[in-house]
Amino acid sequence: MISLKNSSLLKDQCLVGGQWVGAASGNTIEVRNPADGSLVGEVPSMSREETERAIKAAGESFPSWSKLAPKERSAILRRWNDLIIENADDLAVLMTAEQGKPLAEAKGEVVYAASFIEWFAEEGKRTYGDVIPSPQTDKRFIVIKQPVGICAAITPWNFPAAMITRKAGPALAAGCVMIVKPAGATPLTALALAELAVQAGIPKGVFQVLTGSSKEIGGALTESPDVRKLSFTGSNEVGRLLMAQSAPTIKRLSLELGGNAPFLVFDDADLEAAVDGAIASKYRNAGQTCVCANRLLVQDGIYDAFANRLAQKIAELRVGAGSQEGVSIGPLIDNDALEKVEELVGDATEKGAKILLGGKRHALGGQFYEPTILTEVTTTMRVAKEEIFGPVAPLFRFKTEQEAIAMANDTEYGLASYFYTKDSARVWRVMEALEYGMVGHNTGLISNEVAPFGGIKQSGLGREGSKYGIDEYLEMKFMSTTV
Ligand SMILES: NC(=O)c1ccc[n+]([C@@H]2O[C@H](COP(=O)([O-])OP(=O)(O)OC[C@H]3O[C@@H](n4cnc5c(N)ncnc54)[C@H](O)[C@@H]3O)[C@@H](O)[C@H]2O)c1
Ligand SMILES: O=C[C@H](O)CS(=O)(=O)O
Repeated sequence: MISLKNSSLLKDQCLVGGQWVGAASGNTIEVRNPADGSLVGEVPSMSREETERAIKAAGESFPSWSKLAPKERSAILRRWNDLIIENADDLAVLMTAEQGKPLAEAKGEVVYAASFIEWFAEEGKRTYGDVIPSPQTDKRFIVIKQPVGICAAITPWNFPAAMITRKAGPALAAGCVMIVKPAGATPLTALALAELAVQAGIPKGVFQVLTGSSKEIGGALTESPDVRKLSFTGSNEVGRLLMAQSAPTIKRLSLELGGNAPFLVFDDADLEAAVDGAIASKYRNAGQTCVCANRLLVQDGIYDAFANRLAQKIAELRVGAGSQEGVSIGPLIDNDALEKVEELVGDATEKGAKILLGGKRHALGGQFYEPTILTEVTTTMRVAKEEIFGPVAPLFRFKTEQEAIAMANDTEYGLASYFYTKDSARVWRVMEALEYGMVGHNTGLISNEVAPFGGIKQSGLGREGSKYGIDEYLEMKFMSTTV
């Protein structure tokens, strides 16, 4: 078991209606460390019954929370932000233990997660409406914005803190209340955030976290007409299912789904910068992020130099348990993820790809996989179409800018994209031609709380973060009055 400085953060119960409770069934779910399979903790295996209790408690808390002055909600959220930062070391230890990412990355995620609370504590004070000049002299037109109401959030395992606060921050700042169902693999970080929410003074029923059966909890949340919004981050398969389940009650939806990010390197790119950007984008969280470079499209003239320099630098990356000093690449989240990566590498090599580096399970065994570079990859291979979600960099060749754009856009996804060039005219042509919600030029890292995060095509609906993110939790009301 792990040891924390603040022992109150290691929870084995869920926060429902302001109470820390177990499952009605008494059943629990084990949380195990992906680095060595050791037991990290146990959480309740909750179901419909507890979810319905949480929806009721949310409904009871919404009137008073939504009627607080925005400045009062802001002060409480600011305290939550401050407590998350004060407890960042413990939260990072907890995250690494249940998710596997290196401790430094986990600490970075905790700070990133807190930034959404800090940002929306301020944005909640600026939910401005409109006064519209009326076409009739005896009428006055105004528009106000009001909170959506009871919101549900279902979140993934790869960013156990940030994917929660990126939803709860704007929701609570807007005056909504939220029920969170975290991923089964990483519930402890979510429950620790709930503990800090209580300590910050977030009233009972305003922020609740339920762990347990995804189908049962998700089913109760999507079927309830009282839940007016669902914000989901996860796979396209589950996103489509939840969208369909939400249709009968016409819920507001935010969907942050999968990606297949192209990473274009033109002949005129700064080679070192492009290699460093590729590593930052591709190998963060062992490649388990939705915005990872999934396809590296490299122009013919720079291809060999880029591939060799990339291999030199990746060979220096250390693989191991995220809790170990100096480790850059932790384990994959589970055995299914490991087998999926193996399948994709096998498919590529069977169809002619070459292994420049890695290409197999790491000698450490377990869920560790070698950082890998595939060359001479073609669009006939599964890695061209599927999200790899592992430390594998497939290198494709292109000759012209037009060919690069066509290859980059040849996917159902449209989340993140990246390109390296020093040609200023090309910057505008490529940025405008890429069919993605987000584009990075001469950088491999774009995510930030002040910028709109989200995708087009089948990568989702809506935006999180930025001045736009709070609109996902507001309803617009028009009033015409006769004077
Ligand atoms: N766009 C983004 O911001 C973003 C961020 C992180 C992850 N992702 C995507 O998420 C995927 C990886 O995360 P994952 O494995 O946790 O995804 P997942 O879809 O398997 O699970 C996401 C969440 O949905 C829950 N869930 C699963 N089946 C459900 C059901 N039938 N009803 C209700 N809830 C259900 C899971 O328990 C988890 O909490 C990747 O595709 C990745 O690209 C996207
Ligand atoms: O998996 C994708 C998340 O959104 C991670 S981040 O926002 O890019 O850090």
